[in-house]
Amino acid sequence: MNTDVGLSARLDRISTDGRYLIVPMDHGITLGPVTGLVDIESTIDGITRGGADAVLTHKGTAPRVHPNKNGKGYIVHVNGSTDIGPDENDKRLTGSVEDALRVGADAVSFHINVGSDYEPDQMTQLADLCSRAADFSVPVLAMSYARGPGIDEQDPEALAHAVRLAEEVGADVVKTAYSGDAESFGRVVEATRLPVVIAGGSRGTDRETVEMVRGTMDAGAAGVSMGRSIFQHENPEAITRAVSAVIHDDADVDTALERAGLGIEA
Ligand SMILES: CC(=O)[C@@H](O)[C@H](O)C[C@H](N)C(=O)O
Ligand SMILES: O=CC(=O)COP(=O)(O)O
Repeated sequence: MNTDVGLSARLDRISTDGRYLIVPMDHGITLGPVTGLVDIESTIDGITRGGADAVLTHKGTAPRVHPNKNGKGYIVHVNGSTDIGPDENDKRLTGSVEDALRVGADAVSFHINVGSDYEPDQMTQLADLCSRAADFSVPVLAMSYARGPGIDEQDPEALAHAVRLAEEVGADVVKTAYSGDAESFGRVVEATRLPVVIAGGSRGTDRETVEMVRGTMDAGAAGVSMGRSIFQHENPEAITRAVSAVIHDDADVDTALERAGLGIEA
């Protein structure tokens, strides 16, 4: 049992009954002001009305988050890189636990590319972040990807290694890529006692998005930290509603799409 009341209270602010529907919008550093992030205010309003438990941004956008998040949770991401810089895998620190607390966050998150040239530095930084966050009972979401030369980013064994690393250094929740099917992702989930959530990757059809979420939950995962599939949707509130139906109400794919008013043929 978790006896850290502060940690439990903050985890409850970014989840519902242990299930997580987080929408990360840290891509403004990675990709720039892409669709859905220019008017981030209305995107955040829509996805939090649609059932997101928490949104995630870098600290600088905090003033645009709070007035629009409808009382939901807030996570501050503390490292980044751009897709036009020398190496996107080389994420550098952009903030601290103290920065996150100053701007009203309930949790912090950090991206590590396990298998990249930058893994040693990122692992040390993540371990230090976990120690500092523990001083304040602040949860750490580790975005632990298998990325680097010669690495298959969806290989279940590599993903299992990545999620286990996150537990070993002290994270509270771990996000990784989906391996593509529920059976293989079950092996990733079994590799750690942490709640596991998936990234969505680049946007697919509505059905592909919801099927991925269904497979993730069938594998025993705790939810999603899904960005582009949600915030680049023409109706972020509707797609969030569909994803929420699977995560929070255990809906099947057709029911989730219908309940959200999205075509089941999509
Ligand atoms: C844009 C991507 O490929 C994403 O998977 C990012 O790497 C996710 C990440 N947190 C980021 O935006 O840096
Ligand atoms: O921070 C980024 C993520 O957590 C994943 O974003 P995606 O757009 O769903 O891959």
